[in-house]
Amino acid sequence: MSLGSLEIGSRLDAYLAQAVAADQGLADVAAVIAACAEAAVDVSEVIGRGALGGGDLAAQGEQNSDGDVQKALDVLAHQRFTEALRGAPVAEVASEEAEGIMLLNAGAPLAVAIDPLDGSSNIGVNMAVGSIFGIRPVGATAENPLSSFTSPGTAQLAAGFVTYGPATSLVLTLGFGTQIFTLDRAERVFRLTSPRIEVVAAAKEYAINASNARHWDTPVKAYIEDCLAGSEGPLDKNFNMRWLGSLVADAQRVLLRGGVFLYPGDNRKGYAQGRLRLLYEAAPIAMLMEQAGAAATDGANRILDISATGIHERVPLVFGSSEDVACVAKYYGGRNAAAGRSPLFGQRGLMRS
Ligand SMILES: O=P(O)(O)OC[C@H]1O[C@](O)(COP(=O)(O)O)[C@@H](O)[C@@H]1O
Ligand SMILES: [Mg+2]
Ligand SMILES: [Mg+2]
Repeated sequence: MSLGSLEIGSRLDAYLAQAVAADQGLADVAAVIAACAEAAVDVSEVIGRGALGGGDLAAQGEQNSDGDVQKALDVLAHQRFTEALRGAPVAEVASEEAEGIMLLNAGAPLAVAIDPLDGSSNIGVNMAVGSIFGIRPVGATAENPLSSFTSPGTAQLAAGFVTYGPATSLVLTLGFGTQIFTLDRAERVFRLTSPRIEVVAAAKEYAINASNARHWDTPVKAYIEDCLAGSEGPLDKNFNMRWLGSLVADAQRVLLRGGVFLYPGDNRKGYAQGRLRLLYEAAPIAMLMEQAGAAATDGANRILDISATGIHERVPLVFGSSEDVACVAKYYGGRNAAAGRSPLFGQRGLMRS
C-alpha cells in the first residue's frame, strides 16, 4: 500500500483509516495501534509534568521478570498500555513488566509484545524514554498462548515505538515503510511528520555502552578499536559516538541520521545474549529498521528470522545503516574491513590481550 494523498500533518486516525480502506485485513491491527497511541498520549502527559505531577516517577518498587527494579513510571506505563489493549482486539500481551503472558480478550485475533517504558535509567533525570510494541497474529494453538510469541519476527504485522523526548513521536510500520508521527499536544493527537524514512546506507556514528569494553568478545573489541582508529584505521573514516541509555532514542537517531547501534553479548554474568529482549525490543526495532532500508542482526542472523522460546528472552542486537551493519557482521565472521588482514585478531594490540 502507498500513502496515497495523505499530507504531512494528517492525523494518525486518518492514516490508519486509509490503511484499512486499502486492506480490510488491517482493521484489527489499526485498532491496536490506535489503542497504543491513546496510552502513549497519557504517558506522555505524565512524563511532561515531571516533578510537578506530585509523585516521584523514579520511585523504586519491585523487581520485574528480568531482575530490574521497577520504577513508578515503568508500572504506570505498563498499566496504561495494558488497559488500552484490553479495549482492542488483543488476546495476549507479553510485557516486560509482567512475568507471564497476560490473557486479555479470549478469541481476539492479535497478540502484542510491549516494553511499556524503555530507557528506565533515564526516568527522573528528564531524559528521553519510550514505549515499544510489536503486533502479531495469535498462534495456532489457542491453549498455548506462548505459541503467539514463538514465531520469528517476520510474523509481526506491525511494530512501533514512542519516544517521549523534547517532542513525543510515534515511529510506526504496518509493513509498507516506516513513518514518524509527532504528538500535537494541544489536540492530543499524533500527526504525520515523516511519511517515509530512508536510512542512509553508511554513516560515521556508532552507539555502544563503552563502559563494558573489557567484557566484550573479540569481534566487538576489534570493530570498536577500528572505529576509534578513525581515518588512520581500516575503516578509513572518523567516527562520532553517542549513547543515550534509551534504545528508542538511539533508534530514532539512527533512523534519522544513520549509523550503527550495538548491544552485544558480553562476558558479564547473565549478559551472554546482551541486555535487550527479542520480542519487545529487538524484533519491533528490526522491523522498523528494515522497513526504512536499514538492517538488524545478532551478529550472525537477521533479527527478524530469530524465534523466541520464552517471552523475556534476550538477543545480541546490532542495527542501523545497512553497510555499517554488514561491516559489523564481517567482524563477527572473523574478518575485518581491511582486505588481506584476515584472520586479523592477533595483529592489533587490543586483540592480543
Ligand atoms: O544501562 P545499559 O547497560 O547501558 O543499557 C541501556 C539499555 O537498556 C535499556 O534501558 C533496556 O530497556 P528497559 O529500560 O526497558 O529495561 C535500553 O533502553 C538501553 O539501550
Ligand atoms: Mg527497554
Ligand atoms: Mg522497559
